Amino acid sequence: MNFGSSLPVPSVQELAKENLAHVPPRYLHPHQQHFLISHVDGLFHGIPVVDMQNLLSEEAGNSELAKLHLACKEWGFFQLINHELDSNFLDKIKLEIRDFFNLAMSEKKKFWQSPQDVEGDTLECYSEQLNNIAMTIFGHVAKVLESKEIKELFEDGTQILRINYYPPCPEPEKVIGLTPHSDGAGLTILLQVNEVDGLQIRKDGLWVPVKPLPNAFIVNVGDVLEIITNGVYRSIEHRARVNSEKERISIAAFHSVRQDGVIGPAASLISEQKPAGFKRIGLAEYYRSRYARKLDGKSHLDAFKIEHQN
Ligand SMILES: O=C(O)CCC(=O)C(=O)O
Ligand SMILES: [Fe+2]
Repeated sequence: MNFGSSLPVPSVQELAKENLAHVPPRYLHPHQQHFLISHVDGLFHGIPVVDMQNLLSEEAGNSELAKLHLACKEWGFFQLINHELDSNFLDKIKLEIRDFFNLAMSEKKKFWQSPQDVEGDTLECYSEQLNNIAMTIFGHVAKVLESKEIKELFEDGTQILRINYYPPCPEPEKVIGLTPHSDGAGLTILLQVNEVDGLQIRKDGLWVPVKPLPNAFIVNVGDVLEIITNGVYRSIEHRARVNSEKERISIAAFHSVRQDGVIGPAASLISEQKPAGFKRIGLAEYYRSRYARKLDGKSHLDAFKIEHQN
């Protein structure tokens, strides 16, 4: 797999090296919502945790499936633990990504000019393994929603890996690392590459910080899964914050339907009581429409909604 041309290495990384005392005006983000965060003692228990071993086991399978269902329905986010990806392998991938960002700018430019594999084997293997995990989750979602169609729709689906780099910032409260958005794909599987937190999700009007357990993946429902489940599962807005001390790196894998697939509510999840809430649209057109818009919360999904009276 070739990541040479798609690794985003924003010049903010170079900017951060200049140790500026203030954020240059073009990066200021004045209208952030500061009505943070629910880590008021006793209230904040974090996002749900799903154990993949349990999900696959005979004895614990059903209760873990119920947890998965609740997490997707009520939170749109969960941490996945015991996912069988070896911690040595995860350490390797984290190291390679960090090494890449530590290269001098001139070295990085070589990757842009003549795309070549950045430790392609490791990333290739990572993306394959994540595909398996995504398919396992889609399989279980299909089971709990009693809709075989869901699993079929994601078979031979598309996957995009994106590496996010957030430099340390002298005035973190004045900027945003990644603006509030929901993800466009069906399912996102995110790995925090260095142990620096920053992801926050919107829950009941508050921004809830996510603190990953060691080697856990953060998994979230994207817009495509909201459409396909006819709104039973909701994609949730999230954002990433930066801090003044340390850079932050994450790698997100976005899993969606086949390239020639059509996205629309699964027939088995449409009924007289719950008519289709979204139009049907081909994946290519869906992404064309998405990329034509600014990243802005969940506004992208509105374009595909069907309003019903009553
Ligand atoms: O870096 C993070 O924690 C979040 C990244 C994210 O939301 C994305 O890549 O869509
Ligand atoms: Fe995201």
